[in-house]
Amino acid sequence: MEAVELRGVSKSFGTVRAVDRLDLRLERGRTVALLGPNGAGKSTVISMMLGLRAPDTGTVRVLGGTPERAVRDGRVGAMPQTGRLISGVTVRELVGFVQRAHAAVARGPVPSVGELLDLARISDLGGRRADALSGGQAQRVRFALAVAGSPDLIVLDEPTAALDIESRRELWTAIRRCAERGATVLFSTHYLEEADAEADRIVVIDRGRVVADGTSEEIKRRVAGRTVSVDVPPAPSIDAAPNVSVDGATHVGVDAFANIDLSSLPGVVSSEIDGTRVRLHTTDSDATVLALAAAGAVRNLEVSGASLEEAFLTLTHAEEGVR
Ligand SMILES: Nc1ncnc2c1ncn2[C@@H]1O[C@H](COP(=O)(O)OP(=O)(O)OP(=O)(O)O)[C@@H](O)[C@H]1O
Repeated sequence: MEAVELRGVSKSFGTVRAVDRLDLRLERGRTVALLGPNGAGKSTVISMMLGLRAPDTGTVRVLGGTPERAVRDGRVGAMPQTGRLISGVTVRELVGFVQRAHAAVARGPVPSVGELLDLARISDLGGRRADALSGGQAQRVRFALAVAGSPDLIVLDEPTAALDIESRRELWTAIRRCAERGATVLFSTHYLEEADAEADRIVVIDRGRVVADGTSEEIKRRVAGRTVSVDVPPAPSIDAAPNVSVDGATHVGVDAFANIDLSSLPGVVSSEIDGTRVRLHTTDSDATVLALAAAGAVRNLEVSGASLEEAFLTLTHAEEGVR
C-alpha cells in the first residue's frame, strides 16, 4: 500500500487551475521532494493530502484511507508553510502538551518529551519561551510538534524557507533521523540543491501538473543536455585557423569565434559567451566536440552534464518556449 495516492486530482480557485489532473503515488519509507516555481501548486497539493482542502475532481488516499482519517489517527505529521508558536509557554511545556495529547490517543508508542527535544535538536531550548525564538529554532520546535505522534507520513511545506544554511542543516539532520526510522517524508522546496541532496525522488510540478518525476540523475538526464565549454583562442592563432564545414552549410572558423552562429554547430541548442569562455548547450556533445576539434577550437575543452537547475528551468519553462 502506498503512503499517498492522488488520482486525477484537480483543484481550481476561481479561474485559476492550481492543480490539473494530477496523478501521484508516494511509496512508503521514501523521502520525496515536491519541486516547482512559485504558484506551481505545491501547497495546494499538500493541503489536499492533509485533508484541508477537497479536490474538485479525483481522489486522494493517504495511508490507505481518506486524508482526514489518517490525520485524525495521528498518522500524519505536518508542518504547514505558516503558523506561529503560541505564547506564554516554554518550549518544553509546548512539546509536552502536544506529546501528551498524542500519547493519550496513540495506538503505539510515541517518543517522550526528552526524545522529541533531542530528535529536533532543541534540548538546549527547553526552558526558552516558545514565542521568542529565532526562525531556525522555531522551525525545529514546529518539527518536534509535527513528529510528536510518531507519524508514518511527514509532510513539510517549504520547511527551510528563509532559514540560513546552518539552520537548514540542523533541521535536515532532524528530518533525516525520522526518515531513517522508516517514515515517509514529503517536502516542498524551491531549493534545487536541497531536493538533490535530501530526496530519494524528485517530483517537479508546474502549473498544477507533474512535468518530471525521478531521481535527480534521471531528471538531469531527461533534459538530455550537456554543456561543452572552450576558451576563445588567443588572437595570434586566429588567422591561421581553418574554417570548418558544419552540417554542410555553415562555415565556422575560430577566427570569427565572437561572430559565428554558435548555435549552428551540430547538436547545439543554445550558447553563451562569458569573457573568453564559450559555453555551448548541446544534445550531441560528441558531434559538437568533433566540429570544434576540426576548427582547432578545443582549448581547455570541458564537457559536463546538465545541472539540476538547468533541468528544472528547462522543464518548467518548456511550454513558454523559454530556452
Ligand atoms: N486560496 C486561494 N485562493 C485563490 N487562489 C489561490 C489560493 N491558493 C492558491 N491559489 C492559486 O493557486 C495557484 C497555486 O498556488 P500554490 O500556493 O499551491 O502554489 P505553490 O507551488 O505552493 O507556490 P509557492 O511556491 O509560491 O508557495 C497559484 O496561482 C495561486 O495564486
